[in-house]
Parts: sequence; C-alpha cells; structure tokens
Amino acid sequence: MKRRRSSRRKAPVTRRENDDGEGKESKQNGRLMVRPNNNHVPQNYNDLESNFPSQIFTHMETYLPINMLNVPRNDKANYIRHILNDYLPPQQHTRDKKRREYRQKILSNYKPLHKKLYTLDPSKFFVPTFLKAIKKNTEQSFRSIISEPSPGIFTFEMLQPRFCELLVSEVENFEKWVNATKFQVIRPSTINKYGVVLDDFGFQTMLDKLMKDFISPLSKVFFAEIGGTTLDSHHGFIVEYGEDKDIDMGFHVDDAEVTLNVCLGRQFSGGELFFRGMRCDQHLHTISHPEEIYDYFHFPGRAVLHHGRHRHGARATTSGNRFNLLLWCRSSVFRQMKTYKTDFSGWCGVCYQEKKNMLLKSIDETELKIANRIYGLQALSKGKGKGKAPA
Ligand SMILES: O=C(O)CCC(=O)C(=O)O
Ligand SMILES: [Fe+2]
Repeated sequence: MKRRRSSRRKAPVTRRENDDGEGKESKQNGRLMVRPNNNHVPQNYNDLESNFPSQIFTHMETYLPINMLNVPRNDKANYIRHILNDYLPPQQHTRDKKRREYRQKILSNYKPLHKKLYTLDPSKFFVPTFLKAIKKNTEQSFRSIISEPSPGIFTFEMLQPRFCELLVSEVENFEKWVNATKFQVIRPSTINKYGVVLDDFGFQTMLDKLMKDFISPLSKVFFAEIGGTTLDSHHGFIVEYGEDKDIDMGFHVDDAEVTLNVCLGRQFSGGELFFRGMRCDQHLHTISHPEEIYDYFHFPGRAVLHHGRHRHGARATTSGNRFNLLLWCRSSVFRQMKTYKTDFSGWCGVCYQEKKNMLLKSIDETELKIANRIYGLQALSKGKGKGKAPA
C-alpha cells in the first residue's frame, strides 16, 4: 500500500530527536515565555509570507519576552520565524523557497479564465441545503444533509453544477497553458501523472476559506479525535481520469487528517472509491475485515469526507472523463501530538482490536484469580472443618 504524499511536503511523522529539544534549540535564537501574556493583544499576521500558518505568529506573540511585545511587527515576526525555523529541516527551507518561486512564475504568466472562481462566493459555489446546514452549525443540522454509509465516511450534496462546470473549464484552460508554454508543471502527488495543484495557480486563499469556514465546522463534529478541531493547512488539487489521463488510483492513505473529495463531473463510468478501514502507521499493511469494506460511487456535485488514514483507492474510469476536487486538510497540532502516541485505538481498526483483546485477557485473568482465591478459601475452610476434634 502506498502513502500518498503531495510533492509539496513530506508527512512529518518522524519523532523529534530529543524530548526537550524545544528549549535547547530556541535558546540559540530567542526565548519564549513559559506562560502567555494574557493582557497583551497580539497583532494580525494574515498577510505574512511564511511557511507557517499566520495564526501561529499571532498565538506565539503572546509568549514573547516583555521587551519584545511592543517592537515593530516585522521584528516580532522575524524573532518568531527564527524560533519556528529551528523546527524545519534545512532541506525544507530550500524546498519551500523553490515552491514559492515556482508559484510566482505561474502567477505572473498564467491568465485565469474565470476570475470569479478565485474568491469564495458561497451562494454561487454551494447548494442551498449545504449552506443552510453550515450556517446553523449544529450536529443536528449536519446530520440532516449527511449520510454515513460506513463508519467514518460522510457523504453529502455540496457543489452547484454551474460551479463544477466552471472549475473544470478553468483547469482545462490551465492545462492548455501548460502545454502551450511547455511549462514544467508539478502534479498533485507522487502517484498522479495528470491533475493540477490549485494552490499553485491562485486558489490558495479561496481554499483556505473553504477549509476554515465550511469543512472545519464538519470536521470539528465528525473528526474531533483525529485533528478535526485544529485544521490549519491544506493541499488542494484536481485529479483527472479518462482514456488519455490517469486511469485509476492505487490503494493508499492520504497525507491529510481529513480529506474532502468532491466529484465535478463530467460524464463517466467507473471510478468508484473503495475503502478498507482506518489504520495508523504501524498497522498500515494489515488485512481488512468484512465490515470495513465499502465502495462509493461518485456523483457530480456530491462530496465524500473521510479520515486521511482511511485506506482507499479509485477503480478505473472505464469511459468518459472524471474530474474530482480534493482538499487534504491538515493539523500541525495533531501531527505533533501523534509523535508522542502509540495507541490509536480510537480510530485504527487494529489498535482497537488489540486493546479489546488485552482488556478481555485481563478480565479473564482477574476472573481466574478471583476463582482461585474463592477455591482456595473453600479448600481452607474444608480443611479446617476436617481438623476439628469430634465433640
Ligand atoms: O479519484 C478519486 O476520487 C480519489 C483520489 C484520491 O484518493 C486522492 O487523490 O487522494
Ligand atoms: Fe486519496
């Protein structure tokens, strides 16, 4: 089974070298206070060009030493950036810089076909049922539009047909530009030969809003245990299938905590998603149980929301063309916490079974101990009875 990775970044699943590395590394560049200064109102860093989400800067500002709290914003940003950079391996600095340059090259040369797609307009993008449920923002309102045909797989009507049509034509226009200019385009992941990364040609802000305002409310309810409450970055792309495109997608897990997958059309047959249960890293290659087997048929405008570690693949698109919008939503907090954990019984099918078996074993052992004890006591009292002198 493959682990799908975007060509943009590797899944940071490796454990940090030493547990108190934070303090040691930070000392070289700057210190943070142990507790935040709750009286200080931090500044907004939304417009900052950085490898890290802007909220991290706002959050970390409250931990700055007192003499740093009121210096110019740029100085604070640099101070924080230095500390954060200690956590990035040097190769990633270079990788991120290259990616920024790559994006800049596209942005200054590619002319969008439908500019209105680049700013999220809920009334034009989403179907009314979806909008209404998100506005209400309750588990009940979500459940009224969502079905869960198999545990952890949520499906619902999401995108308007017109929006799907326009997005597909924008993607085709981008592909046309790539071909005409012979631009060396980076595909969405290590597996795709076709498809485009939306974040690379201007959709970053729109997709960020999509994640924050429309996917996070759902993931907070349905994926709280796997980082759904703290989504803070994304990788957004389009996959393209058909005779002259990718045919299918092998069995894999996504480099995401929560994956949104919406079919944009057009006409096609085949292309079903097959799911085979959620697994942690350690149990990625274990067999599936019958109750974990589920096949999903794509339908234009309809979304599937699932855990990134829910093993899946896509069967061959046997005729026509299929375009799907994928948003891999990630949580840096969850990933950091995950490195200190070994038990994922809350969602990994095998961890769950192992924990259950251990529990059953310990119940059996306790019962045996109790039985032995009772038996011992009975034997003792019988023995005492025997030893009694007859009256
Ligand atoms: O083709 C699909 O619908 C699934 C694509 C997918 O799983 C992915 O891109 O990670
Ligand atoms: Fe996937």
